[in-house]
Formats: sequence, C-alpha cells, structure tokens
Amino acid sequence: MITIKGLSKIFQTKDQEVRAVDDLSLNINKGEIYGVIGYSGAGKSTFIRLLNRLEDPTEGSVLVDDQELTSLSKGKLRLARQEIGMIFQHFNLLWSRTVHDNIAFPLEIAGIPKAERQKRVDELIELVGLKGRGGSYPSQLSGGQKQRVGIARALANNPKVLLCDEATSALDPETTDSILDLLVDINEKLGLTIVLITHEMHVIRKICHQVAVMEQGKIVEQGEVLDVFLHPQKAVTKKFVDQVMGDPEKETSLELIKDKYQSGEIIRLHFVGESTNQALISDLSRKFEVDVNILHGKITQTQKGAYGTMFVQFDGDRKEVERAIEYIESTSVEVEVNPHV
Ligand SMILES: Nc1ncnc2c1ncn2[C@@H]1O[C@H](COP(=O)(O)OP(=O)(O)OP(=O)(O)O)[C@@H](O)[C@H]1O
Repeated sequence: MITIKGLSKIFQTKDQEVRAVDDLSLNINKGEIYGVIGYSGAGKSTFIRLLNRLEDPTEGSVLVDDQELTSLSKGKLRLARQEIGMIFQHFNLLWSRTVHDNIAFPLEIAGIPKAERQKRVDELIELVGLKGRGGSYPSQLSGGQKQRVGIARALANNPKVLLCDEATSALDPETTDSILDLLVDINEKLGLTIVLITHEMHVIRKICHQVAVMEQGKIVEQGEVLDVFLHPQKAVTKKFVDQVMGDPEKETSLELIKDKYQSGEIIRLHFVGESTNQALISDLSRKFEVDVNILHGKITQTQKGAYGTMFVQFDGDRKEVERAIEYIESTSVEVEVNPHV
C-alpha cells in the first residue's frame, strides 16, 4: 500500500542543517497496522507528515497505492489526500462546529451532496460510538470523545490509509485503550491500512502488526512486533521493550531463586505468540507426574498472542521431568533448563 524510497528531509536552520528524516526506505502492506516508535526528536512527526506531503521531502519518493505523491501537482495532491486520513494528538477539531458538522466538513470540501453527506455522517457517528452526540460542540466532549470525532472525520471520504500522529498521547491510560480498540476495530472492519507514530511501546504492543524503531532520522530496527519484542537488536529497542515488560531477569536474582528451590529443575519458558500454548502449564500437569511451581515472570498480550518470560520449577521423578521438558520443546514455547544468570 505504501512504498517509501530513499526519503530524506533536511531542515536548514540559521546555524545548522537538521536531518530530521535520513534516507528512509520501507514498505507497508495493505491492511497492516504499522507503528513507528522513537524518542522525542527522532523524526517521527516529520516522517508521518511526509506521508501525505504536509511536508515536502528533500529527497526520495512516497508511493501510496501506486500513486507517487511526491510528484503530484497541488490540485492532484488535494484529491490524493482524500485517500489518506489523518488524526492528531490534539484532535485539531473546528471548535465552532458541532460533532456532526466537523465530520461533514471533509465531505463538503469533496463536494458530496447534502443528503448523502447526512447519511454518511450518521454512519460514521455510529461507527465511532458517538450516537446521540452529533449536536454537541467539541468543548462539551471528553478527550476520548474528541478523538472519536477526529477518527470519524478522518474516515469520512473512505480513505485507504489512516495516519495517526501520537493519537493517544494526550489521553489517560483507560481512554487510550478504548481508542486503540476502536482503531483495531476499524482496521478489521474496513481493512484499512494504519500508520501510527508513538513514543509508547504499549501502543505498539497492543495494536501493531509491524514496528519500526526510529533514531536520529533513521529506522534502526523493524519487523513483526513479536519478533522485535523477542530479539531486540539495538539498545534503543531494548529500552522500549523494557518499557512494557520490565526485565524479569533484572528484577529478581536467578541465584536467589536457585538457592531457594534446589530440588528438581529451574526452567525458563519464553512465550512468543500462538495463543494455543497459553494452556501449557495446565497441559503439563495433566500429562506428566510433575509438580510445576511458578516462581517469577511476566506475560503480556500482543496482536499475535501471548509474549513474555516465566520461571518455573519442575519437581518429580527425573525421567518424568525430562519427558515434560521434551514436550515443551515440541511446542512454540522456548525453553531453557537451568538458565544462566
Ligand atoms: N520546521 C523545522 N525546522 C527546523 N528543524 C525542525 C523542524 N521540524 C523538525 N525539526 C527538527 O527535526 C528533528 C526531528 O523532529 P520531529 O518533530 O520530526 O521528531 P519527533 O520524533 O516527532 O519528536 P517529538 O515526538 O518530540 O515531536 C528535530 O531535531 C527537530 O528539531
């Protein structure tokens, strides 16, 4: 759906040149939720603004659904932008217009007749869960409701792509989750491709299929969310993963655990998706004469299933413990016996 090649944006300031986006190339597939994460100043906002040419690139190209945005004239660009909706951290609503009229605004600009507009606005209000609030003004809405209006407005012209610029950063954790759920719902219902930028790994973990980590204008790591969680290569990525997971190995001393539980085997289980294995522990105790003692760990949910590490102790007949370990090795849960500190 989106092909980005050699994209750069250089800002000239009085005394220096800032490479906000530096020779970036990537592909985003249709129907994917693609997250870009980075710390402040990494170049995320510049990057997302280049995707709908709110910012003109210094070099490189952006193709959306095979249309090259970078070479379009102003008139054609306006049409192309109808295919790319955008939502913002601070909502960017029109304060003197009602919810209904905010959502109708892009339809008016696109020249949609009034009756059709009315029907479409009603559908959108329903889709984002704001039924009955069409006559309210933005100042009468909560942050989460304002963002719902932003989403409805962005979807008005049936775009192929939705860009989200720190869309939940101004919201509390609970409201953040409800907006993220709405984005997943829209992605699944409409098959919409979503590109979002964020500095919160929670957002990536909860809804993204793919993630790119940005640092100093470059993408330093990218891939499927679970893979990146599982094998973070760069220090910056590790820091982001620790943001949601903590580091179970740092939080407790394995030596202490080993001292305390000297019989049987201490085992580290690493869950990497595939929800079928969530029942592993009960499976083990049903199938084998082994006592499973949960010692420490953290498991969280991603779009592709459970992810995380758990330390357990297996106690019982040695042969039976070995059989239980062999059984885990036949699943997608990674297992390490007597892990090193
Ligand atoms: N209009 C501009 N003129 C000059 N420099 C700019 C301009 N816009 C951005 N920059 C610089 O480009 C770099 C990347 O900024 P950008 O806002 O894209 O980062 P970000 O990752 O979105 O950070 P934040 O989350 O804080 O917005 C920064 O060093 C910033 O100072």
